Amino acid sequence: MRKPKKFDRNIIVIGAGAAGLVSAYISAAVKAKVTLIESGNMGGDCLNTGCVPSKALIKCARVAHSARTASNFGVGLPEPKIDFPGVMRHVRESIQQIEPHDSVERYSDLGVEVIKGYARLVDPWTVDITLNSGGERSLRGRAIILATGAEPTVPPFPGLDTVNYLTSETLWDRFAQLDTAPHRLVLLGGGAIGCELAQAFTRLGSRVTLIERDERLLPQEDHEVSKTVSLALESEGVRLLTGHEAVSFSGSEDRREGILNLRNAEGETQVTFDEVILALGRRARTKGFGLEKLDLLQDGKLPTDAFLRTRYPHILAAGDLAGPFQFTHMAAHQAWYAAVNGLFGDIKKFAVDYSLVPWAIFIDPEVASVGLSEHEAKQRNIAYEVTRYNLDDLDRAIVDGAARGFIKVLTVPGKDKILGVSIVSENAAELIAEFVFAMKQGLGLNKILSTIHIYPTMTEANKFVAGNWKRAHAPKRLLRWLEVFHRWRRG
Ligand SMILES: Cc1cc2nc3c(=O)[nH]c(=O)nc-3n(C[C@H](O)[C@H](O)[C@H](O)COP(=O)(O)OP(=O)(O)OC[C@H]3O[C@@H](n4cnc5c(N)ncnc54)[C@H](O)[C@@H]3O)c2cc1C
Ligand SMILES: NC(=O)c1ccc[n+]([C@@H]2O[C@H](COP(=O)([O-])OP(=O)(O)OC[C@H]3O[C@@H](n4cnc5c(N)ncnc54)[C@H](O)[C@@H]3O)[C@@H](O)[C@H]2O)c1
Repeated sequence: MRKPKKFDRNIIVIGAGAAGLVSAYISAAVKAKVTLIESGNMGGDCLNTGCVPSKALIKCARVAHSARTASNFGVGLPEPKIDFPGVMRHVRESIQQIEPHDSVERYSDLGVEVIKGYARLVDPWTVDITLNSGGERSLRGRAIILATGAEPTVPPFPGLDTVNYLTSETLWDRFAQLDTAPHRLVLLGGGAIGCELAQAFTRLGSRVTLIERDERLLPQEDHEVSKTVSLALESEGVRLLTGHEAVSFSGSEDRREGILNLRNAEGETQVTFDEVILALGRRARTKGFGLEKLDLLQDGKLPTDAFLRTRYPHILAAGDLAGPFQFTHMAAHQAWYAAVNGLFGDIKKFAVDYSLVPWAIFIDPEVASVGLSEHEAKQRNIAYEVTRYNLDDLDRAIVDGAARGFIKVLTVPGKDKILGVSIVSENAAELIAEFVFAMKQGLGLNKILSTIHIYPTMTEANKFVAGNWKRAHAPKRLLRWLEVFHRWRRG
């Protein structure tokens, strides 16, 4: 089909999650005529079934844990009574309070036309929309951004249809019906979702088994991080089965309980559960809206170039659909590139900068990472030095009863240039921001060391790890000379 001569919109955005919302906002801010199409709830995964509900649940679990450990601070409290409907109310109310940030009203005020409906690409420039309110519309866009997100991976395990399995998309509605936290809960997959929910539900009273195929939890993290997380989860009562692969399921006749059959190096084993949550990764949502017909997919995936362009340069993708990182902040980061390249790419285009991608896992203690990890450096044969600081030494961590974890910084040998940072600590996601900023601005550990950090704060840990680096790189000859100099001055 030939490129049309006229278009209804400068840009059409499909999907109002983080990637779509930010793309639409940026397009409107530079005065483009933009339409944003969403078939479900505004805010997508993060607001409705992802970050927001999971972090609200984690907060409730933390409160329960604080009550249980209050005696460490001389405050005797009885075992907390978990009002599970109250927990789920906090989850729901958190979503409701944040909803206005992503609402149709807010985006309309920002100059975005929002259409509630299901979009389909019918040719490279035309999007047909089945309106939620009934009826159809058709729009032609000069550029189109696909921001349709991802969905939980559900492998075809034999017997899966005999159990009422849950995913991050379905668990919130199901658990909103329960009077108590599920009794025997299996979390299948020891990645971000599995670890966060395993700890939260254990704290809320479930007997949790966390199952991971790899030999360690959070296989994408530094080995020491995985080890510390495993110890922390086990110390709270999570039953960990790493090196165990799910094979098949079988459900009881009334579907009230199920059995998960597992395989490990020693043979086969079983776990019985009341509820099972599949947290086995999320795959790009590519089906059912015309990508196949336009031949945009390869092996079911949507290939994009460094500018987020598909095979058709005016059709771009952002967020979980595009990958490779599935984070809300990455969706927002890519959205800028998708919007700018979509609107101005034939004049000037920008390759997405993936050089510095921080992330955090919101367990306790928190895990945060940026840049190169030690195992990655080894795999890629990159020379590095490691400097550590253990949190059990930090005044603020000690008084707060949070004296566990570490900061590990990888630097260029002999230089203070930071290659990567892994933190396991209370508020690790906040602590790492200083390193992300330093790396982005090309500042090394010397600059962090020479910055005043307020006493007593957790952020002093950043300065202390820089101090450890400095001590290890002290100019030894100069110090020997100074020793002689001072002896001479004493007479
Ligand atoms: C349990 C959980 C916890 C998480 N916690 C965090 C966290 O703490 N921090 C973090 O950074 N990330 C977290 N994430 C990941 C984060 O939620 C995603 O990376 C982010 O939401 C991706 O945004 P997106 O815009 O790419 O996709 P989505 O938010 O999935 O948005 C896609 C939207 O497109 C719509 N859509 C799809 N097809 C069509 C169509 N044809 N027509 C119209 N509309 C369509 C969908 O309805 C959806 O609303 C978490 C995820 C989960 C599941
Ligand atoms: N704090 C955050 O930023 C946050 C929180 C939750 C989710 N997320 C995003 O959502 C994405 C999806 O999370 P996720 O936890 O579902 O995926 P994940 O990819 O992080 O983890 C899935 C885990 O399941 C394991 N696995 C796969 N098949 C298995 C099998 N048959 N048996 C046992 N284990 C198996 C994998 O080895 C892997 O460790 C993440 O990649 C992340 O980007 C982010």
